[in-house]
Amino acid sequence: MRVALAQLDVQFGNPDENYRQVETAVTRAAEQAVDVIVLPEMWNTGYALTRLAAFADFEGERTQKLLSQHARQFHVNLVGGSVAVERDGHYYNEMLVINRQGELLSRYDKVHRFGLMAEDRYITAGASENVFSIDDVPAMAVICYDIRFPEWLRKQAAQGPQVIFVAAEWPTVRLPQWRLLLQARAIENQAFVVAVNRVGSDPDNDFGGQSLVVDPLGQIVTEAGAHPEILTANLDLAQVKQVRGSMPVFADRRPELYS
Ligand SMILES: NC(=O)CCC(=O)C(=O)O
Repeated sequence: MRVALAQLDVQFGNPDENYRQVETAVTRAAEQAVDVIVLPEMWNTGYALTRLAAFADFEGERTQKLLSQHARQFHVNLVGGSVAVERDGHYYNEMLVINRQGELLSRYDKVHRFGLMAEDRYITAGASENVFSIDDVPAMAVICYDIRFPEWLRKQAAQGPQVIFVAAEWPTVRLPQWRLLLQARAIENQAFVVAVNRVGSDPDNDFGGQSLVVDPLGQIVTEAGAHPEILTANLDLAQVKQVRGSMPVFADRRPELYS
């Protein structure tokens, strides 16, 4: 599986510019013959949470239309990061996963709201899992702060995903934790982690990128810098089988003690 991580400079409260930027990034990434393109968190509005009434994507329609069109045009799978969506009078931090045919594979609302960035005041939390298959490869995806909850990822990883996708807006100040948390999630779940962060700034935070791919042993396969870029990597999925075969962590679990 060849993946592209679209590390973008999300423009605060400027959906039109952000949709344009995503179109360009997907087009550029698709030129590199990838199977999956991954986008960052809240890429339509950034964390302009006080202006969601004006800027959130109503029922995710604009986002789904754009991503589906591009998925079909370039015959590529899209893990659509996340966008601010309005539905039933509530706002969600929502991910859409679209296959090469432009069909919606999965819709996921961020489960753990990040109080330090005021999500608890403006965003409604999701409660559903996000496990799907991309080109018959079992996969799952979570959003940013969700990675601090290993029990949430484990519950889904126990269903067999070989790749864990992560979409984030993770501030520079905590990037050392970002890297360690992602390496830990990869090791404990014996899966690849493909994690996309944004770059640039908003009124409250700087974002330092460092999007990265981690292998099932926790080794960093590739890592971006602090500027916009399209980072690509080949995931050798045979490695997942090999690692799980040599140390059967999932079979050795004692869920009766801790579930
Ligand atoms: N957007 C987020 O969920 C940020 C999470 C974060 O920064 C953290 O330290 O956790």
